Amino acid sequence: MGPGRRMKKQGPPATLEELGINLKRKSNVDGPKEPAKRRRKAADHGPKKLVELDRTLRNEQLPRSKEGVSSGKDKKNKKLVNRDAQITVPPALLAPSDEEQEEEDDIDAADISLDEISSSQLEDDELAQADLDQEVSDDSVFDSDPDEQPRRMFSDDEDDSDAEAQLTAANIEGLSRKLDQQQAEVEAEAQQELEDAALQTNIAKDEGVLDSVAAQGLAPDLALIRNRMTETIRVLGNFSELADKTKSRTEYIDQLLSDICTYYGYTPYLAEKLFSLFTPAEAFAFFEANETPRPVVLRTNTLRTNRRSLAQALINRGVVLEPVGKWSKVGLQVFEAPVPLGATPEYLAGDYILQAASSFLPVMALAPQPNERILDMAAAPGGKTTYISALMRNTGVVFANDANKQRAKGLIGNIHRLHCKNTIVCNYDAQKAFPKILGGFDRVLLDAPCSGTGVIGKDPSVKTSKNERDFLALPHMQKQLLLAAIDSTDHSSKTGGYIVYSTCSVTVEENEAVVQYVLRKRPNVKIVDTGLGSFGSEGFKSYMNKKFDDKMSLTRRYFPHRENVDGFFVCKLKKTGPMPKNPGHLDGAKTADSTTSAVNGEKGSALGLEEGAKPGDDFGGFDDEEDKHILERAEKKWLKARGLDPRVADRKKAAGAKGKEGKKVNGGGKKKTSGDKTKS
Ligand SMILES: C[S@@+](CC[C@H](N)C(=O)[O-])C[C@H]1O[C@@H](n2cnc3c(N)ncnc32)[C@H](O)[C@@H]1O
Repeated sequence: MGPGRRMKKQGPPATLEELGINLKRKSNVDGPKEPAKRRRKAADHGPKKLVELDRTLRNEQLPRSKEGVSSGKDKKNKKLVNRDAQITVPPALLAPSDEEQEEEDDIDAADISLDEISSSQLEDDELAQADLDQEVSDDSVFDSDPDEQPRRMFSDDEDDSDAEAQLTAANIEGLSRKLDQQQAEVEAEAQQELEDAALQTNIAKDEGVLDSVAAQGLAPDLALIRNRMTETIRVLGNFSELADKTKSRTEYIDQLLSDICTYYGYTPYLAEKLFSLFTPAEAFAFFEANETPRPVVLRTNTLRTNRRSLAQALINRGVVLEPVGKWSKVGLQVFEAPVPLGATPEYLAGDYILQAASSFLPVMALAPQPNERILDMAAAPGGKTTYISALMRNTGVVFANDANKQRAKGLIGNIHRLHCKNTIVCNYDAQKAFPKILGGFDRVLLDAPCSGTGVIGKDPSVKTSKNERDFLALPHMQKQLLLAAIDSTDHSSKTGGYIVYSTCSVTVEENEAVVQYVLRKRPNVKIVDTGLGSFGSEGFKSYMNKKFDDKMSLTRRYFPHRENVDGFFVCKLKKTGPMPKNPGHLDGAKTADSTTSAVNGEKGSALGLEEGAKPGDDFGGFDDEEDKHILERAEKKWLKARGLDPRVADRKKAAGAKGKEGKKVNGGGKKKTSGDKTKS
């Protein structure tokens, strides 16, 4: 993170109003609309932090700030309060919380069951449900409950340390200065946008302009498209009253999808897939959130240090940071860093790792215990492996596997840097290797390879690179890997018997549908609570007329626009009994590639098709013939998109197959001869 770049606090995102959608008023007809960007920017930066400080000091609940940019009077008050904060509330005087006291006690922490921590503490902390319920985040270090003393930022046994007080105050000062600067920038930008807005026409005129622009083949005016999107969403929110009677709902949705593709740059296929997960208004918020990366977060390596000491060291280097939220005891969110965070002495010494906040969650759900035997099936570059190792206090053993040799090297690097000594790195295709080579694990983490639709903010290439083929091939592989994970788990483990499945994708095909599939294949597993409390949303219990297991609500989904973290899915399974006689994935693994064998039409046990499972059920079984056609079609499209002639590829394939056949025939001929001889 470079100087001058500020990140939004981890917590609930801007409201739809802040995103420029008002379901009640038709603002762009009644008068010039306040530019959405202005509201968003303002919501991203200043007011929230100021509100938190204000609440801490006055020990009272503020009214919600509807507008991102508050009135001048408000701003003045907030700034005053902000400055007062530095004077009147020396952080060293604030009382330590029990939680953070606990964090510092490493040995005790190791003794505590993480299941207990996650289920009781996280819930006690009221996690993000409270965050989601109120616009004012209460996970701030400067926040306090009305009945409680204000809390310190990094509490522990050194309450009276002057040095710490100064450091923390310096941090607040840094934050405050940046907020003032930010506010000034937002105001200037808002002024500019108001001037621009005055030039804008209403939506009816916009449509005419957009049509003529399209007709002339010119680049579309994105501001006008944005206006049309917000207007369409408004209409869809109250269709019976607001819709043009000559237009159907489908027409509105088609228009909106087309605008989303133009405005944000998605392929129609992916735009529709993602759009179908939400209401139109929420889909807009999701696409908006994907336009910016999530906050930079680092995880304290508790094998080396504790969060307070690390924070102090980084504050000394001018880094502005604060704890990521109540749900984590090791995460620090970075607001401002004048030094490269991947090259500080603390980084090189292994005191922390830069890690997306959402990727803490699968490990917290896994809740590894000291002295266990754990498998991390797809481990590179090792963010989760090293967290597992830290939670186990370097006891027991973690097998960190990754099929990609190059990535496995990065994994080894991180393991060394972070001083993990209980880890063995292996480089297998997990579909084939487990449990054949190794099994009987107390816990298995499958952080599966996926389409990455949850991390578009970080990798916008996903918008155009993922096609129909990916959304067939990936779930297929994920199902096989998850079956392997289950079969590698020891159901009779005294401390475990758990499997955690996670992806950084938000599509149902890669998440609930995969879990549903393995539930059918393995009656010896059930979905259990992740222990992540109410942070995140429940997994889908149904989707597009497909019904999933009732317990799917115990799985957790995370979204950039809801929790301000990367999109993620976490499911925890408990293995309740031994492996069934004919585990599907193992038979499939006997062939060179179980996915290929499945696509080539080997049904039955190779696919692990359960009796009664209907082939062609996207959310449980496979229809290999259909898959084959779809894969072929998608491949042709893919080749065409790259300017290649699919017919040439077809001819090459046919020639290859002929060659192979020829060899087979020759080889087979020899065998046949000998066979014939024997026969005769
Ligand atoms: C989402 S990434 C894992 C990230 C990792 N868990 C972390 O936290 O740093 C998925 C990984 O799966 C690996 N992978 C893909 N197919 C695999 C397979 N068949 N067996 C094992 N690993 C595989 C990829 O190389 C990739 O590193």
